[in-house]
Amino acid sequence: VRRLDKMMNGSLTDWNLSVFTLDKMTNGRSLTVMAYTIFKQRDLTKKFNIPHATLLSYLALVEGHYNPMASYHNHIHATDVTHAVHVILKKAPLLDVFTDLEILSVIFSSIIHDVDHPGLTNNHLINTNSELALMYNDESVLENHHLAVAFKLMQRNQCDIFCNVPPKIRQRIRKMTIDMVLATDMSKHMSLLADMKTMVETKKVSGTGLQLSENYNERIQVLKCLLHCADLCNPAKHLPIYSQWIERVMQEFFNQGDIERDLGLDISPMCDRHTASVEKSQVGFIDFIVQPLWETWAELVDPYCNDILDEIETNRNYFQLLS
Ligand SMILES: CC(=O)CCCOc1nc(Oc2ccc3c(c2)CO[B-]3(O)O)c(Cl)cc1C#N
Ligand SMILES: [Mg+2]
Ligand SMILES: [Zn+2]
Repeated sequence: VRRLDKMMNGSLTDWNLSVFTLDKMTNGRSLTVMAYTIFKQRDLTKKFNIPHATLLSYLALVEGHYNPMASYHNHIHATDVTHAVHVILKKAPLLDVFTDLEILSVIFSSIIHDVDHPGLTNNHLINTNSELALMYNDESVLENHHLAVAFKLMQRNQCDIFCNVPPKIRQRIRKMTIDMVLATDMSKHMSLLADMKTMVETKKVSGTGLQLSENYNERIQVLKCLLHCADLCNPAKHLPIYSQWIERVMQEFFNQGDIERDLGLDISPMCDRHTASVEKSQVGFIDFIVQPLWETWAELVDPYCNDILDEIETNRNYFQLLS
């Protein structure tokens, strides 16, 4: 327990904290421990009058509704993304930018953003006429499901963490959470990146640090990117950690490919265990998605993001050599 205490108080803001170690030390409760600790350290329980027992009940309930059978999209991924959001928010240029309400909303969003993930992609769910695709008319199927489950679980007895928050504020938290989690749908990636680049151009003109106006759309735009960056932070971690995430996501992709092969469907990209090149997939994912996203983030928010950009480049070159 002392080691856990040291980890949670000493290195919670360490970018390369191993959530795998944390999960072992907490007997598979890393999300509850991580989220509760962050709520306490940021004084969110006091600021929003959240009863501790209610917070713990809800966090344990959400953690229990992450899919343990998903090798990547299980509760440890949520722990990882929540931790990443917390660390990114501590970076100097963001320290006084967001309100307590926005901080509460983006941390809450990271906790719930993949809850009850089936370990399959939106396209797969659509192509197999799944119940989820039917429910959500093929539009951001997973992301709509994560949100619906998260808010449904809040109706359970003693699980409404916003029970003491005034209705108008509750509504604003709900709106921001919906906007941010829907923006983790990869089909929105290119438009999100384009909007961020536009913001960079306008901000460059002002030449100051990040100065956000009161405008909701401008503020939520940055919060959506923050969560999206945290969701795609694996390639920005030290190789031993990044490699474990690759192993897990490829297991999930190959499982999906096996189902598609058995159904006689076209096998999704990166999902055919017999032909996929893991190294080439990672080089492509970094070159086309992850590096451009983090590079734009660094331009917009945090010029001191170079250690993250360097890590991504180092990892990319490592897999380039192997591919
Ligand atoms: C080692 C990694 O970096 C794994 C990151 C996930 O691996 C990918 N994810 C991709 O798209 C999503 C990104 C985020 C999410 C999802 C899909 C569904 O839920 B989520 O919010 O976690 C794409 Cl297009 C490629 C890869 C690859 N490799
Ligand atoms: Mg997701
Ligand atoms: Zn995710």
